[in-house]
Amino acid sequence: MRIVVLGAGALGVYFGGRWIEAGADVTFLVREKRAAQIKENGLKINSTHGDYEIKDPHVLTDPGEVESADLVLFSVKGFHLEGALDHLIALAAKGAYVLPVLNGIEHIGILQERIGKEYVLGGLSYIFATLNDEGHVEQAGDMHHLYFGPLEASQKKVCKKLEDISYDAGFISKNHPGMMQEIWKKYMFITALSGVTTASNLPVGSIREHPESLHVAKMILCEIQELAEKFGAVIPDEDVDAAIKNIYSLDPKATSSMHKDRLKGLHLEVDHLQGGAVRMAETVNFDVPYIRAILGIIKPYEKASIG
Ligand SMILES: NC(=O)C1=CN([C@@H]2O[C@H](COP(=O)(O)OP(=O)(O)OC[C@H]3O[C@@H](n4cnc5c(N)ncnc54)[C@H](OP(=O)(O)O)[C@@H]3O)[C@@H](O)[C@H]2O)C=CC1
Ligand SMILES: CC(C)(CO)C(=O)C(=O)O
Repeated sequence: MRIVVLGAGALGVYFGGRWIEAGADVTFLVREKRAAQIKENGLKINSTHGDYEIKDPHVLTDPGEVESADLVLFSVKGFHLEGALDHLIALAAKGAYVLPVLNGIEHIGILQERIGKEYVLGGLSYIFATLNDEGHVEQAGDMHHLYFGPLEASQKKVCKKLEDISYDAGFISKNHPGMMQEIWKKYMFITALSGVTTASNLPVGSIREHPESLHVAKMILCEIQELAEKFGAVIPDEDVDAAIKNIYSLDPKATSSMHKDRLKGLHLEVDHLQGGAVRMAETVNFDVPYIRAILGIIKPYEKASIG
């Protein structure tokens, strides 16, 4: 199986690197600046699950140079989706399936519409990872989960192949038959967690200490639960409870990738996550007041380097 990683950031390099470690054929499709950084510094994973240096990573900047690909791990931020679509279309035309691992929900419909439903798999990840100043991955904590699965019956075969390849890779993988439900559950969790941590500029431990702040997170979970139902995805109450337990189980210093991006002065995915929920709610005449409020609080920090 030939894998192309489109978005050689924290997730792309972590999972791409682990596949390479297990012997898979992986190419990183990057932009010029990242290509230069990789040429200068190489690619390393620093991880609680074991460090790994990718020797001579195969790096390309032009999708035209990709001879063939069976799968694209699509791991850009939500605000880079539009800019990467032409590459995805070109790779799908060569027969590649696209496995998006972005947080969020709107991207699934966009990808299906622009690339074709048959090419878009369901995917998500639970991991705490970020790039350091040299462009290497820093992964922390126990979680390093990659979930994938078919959204169309015709995709079962490629998912089985990916399951086999991932079996030997040093992360936890799951070929899940109900990925749309899982993507909604992750969306519910991350919309709440990224919302409260980024808006307060505090890690999860500080949120837990303040019932008023935790209440906001819980209300966001409930709003997404209701929103999901309006889009045909039922998130049972037990899954909302599990999300709350998850918030309690995290290391007090842990925080969302969006909050980490705020601390680094990087562009935030707030329009893709909280903004997406508000947009989707509007289409079904539903109100999500807590999410709208959090969106309003984070919005001034959205553009890079505001602090
Ligand atoms: N980090 C985490 O812990 C987690 C993140 N997620 C989600 O996963 C997704 C990816 O996050 P993460 O890996 O942290 O993001 P990063 O910002 O670390 O990486 C994204 C990469 O995409 C690259 N990129 C953007 N546009 C293009 C393009 N057109 N062609 C090639 N490369 C491109 C960027 O490269 P460039 O340097 O050129 O800008 C960057 O290296 C997000 O939706 C995030 O919410 C989910 C779970 C956990
Ligand atoms: C849920 C969490 C915190 C880890 O996967 C995440 O997705 C993120 O920080 O973006």
